[in-house]
Amino acid sequence: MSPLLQVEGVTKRYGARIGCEGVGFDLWPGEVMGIVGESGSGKSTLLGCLAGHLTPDTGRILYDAGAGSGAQDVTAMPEAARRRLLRTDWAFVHQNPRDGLRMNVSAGGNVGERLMAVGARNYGAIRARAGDWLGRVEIDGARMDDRPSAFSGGMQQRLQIARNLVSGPRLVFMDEPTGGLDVSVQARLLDLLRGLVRDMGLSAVIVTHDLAVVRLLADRLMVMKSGRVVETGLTDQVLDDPQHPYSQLLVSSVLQV
Ligand SMILES: Nc1ncnc2c1ncn2[C@@H]1O[C@H](COP(=O)(O)OP(=O)(O)OP(=O)(O)O)[C@@H](O)[C@H]1O
Repeated sequence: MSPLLQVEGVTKRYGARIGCEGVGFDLWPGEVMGIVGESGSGKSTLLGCLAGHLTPDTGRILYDAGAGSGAQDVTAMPEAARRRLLRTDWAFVHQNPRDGLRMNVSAGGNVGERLMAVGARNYGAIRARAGDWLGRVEIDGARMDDRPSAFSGGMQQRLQIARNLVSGPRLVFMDEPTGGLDVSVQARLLDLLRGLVRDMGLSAVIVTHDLAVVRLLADRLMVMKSGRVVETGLTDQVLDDPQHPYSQLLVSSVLQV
């Protein structure tokens, strides 16, 4: 088995300011990697580089070395190929559902659109599958023709998740997937996400401030500070016995927000 994603020496600067620096790790099929760190530590910059939203200044991001055609370097990929990956093999769950949904398209349309992007053409089958996925994310099928703007924040986030997962991606990027929601809504969403990640055997990279999110979802953890990875390890190990003083501070709740 080879890693699904091989990240080597990824650095991204904004002028003189460091976004992230020298980040490297392997993500294995079926593995969930959590990235934690205080605000400004470089989590979003790194995720943006991994998902092809940002171009790193240096480094390589190799996707799917196990494929017959060999690994593709995401940083060197033509724009059209990267867009295709983002519509098919990859998915990106934004913190704000508005960034990941089409707000003026019905809930069913939001989910169906992703199916069409991977080649589905039969209207009845697309609608049935979309309805099935609304059910999986606990949205009443009767709301299928409603627009997401008529949904609560938690429902919108569940719809965004359905839209992202319906096409059976292999790799999902998530940026604070439970951020901005009520605590009770967060807990339910987290439970739902955990079930889906497990059932689908998804590989994922999850950025969050919230250590409860990584405790539940992530197999491994990377702790970032000032753009660099200061500690990495199995989630329980890092959370229960952090080695780096910064991770100790983070875990000891001083930095938990
Ligand atoms: N578009 C930008 N232009 C200039 N500097 C930026 C830009 N985006 C991020 N930075 C800087 O890069 C560093 C890392 O920011 P980043 O947003 O990646 O951190 P983060 O850990 O995701 O923070 P948060 O949790 O608040 O989203 C910070 O110093 C930030 O000020």
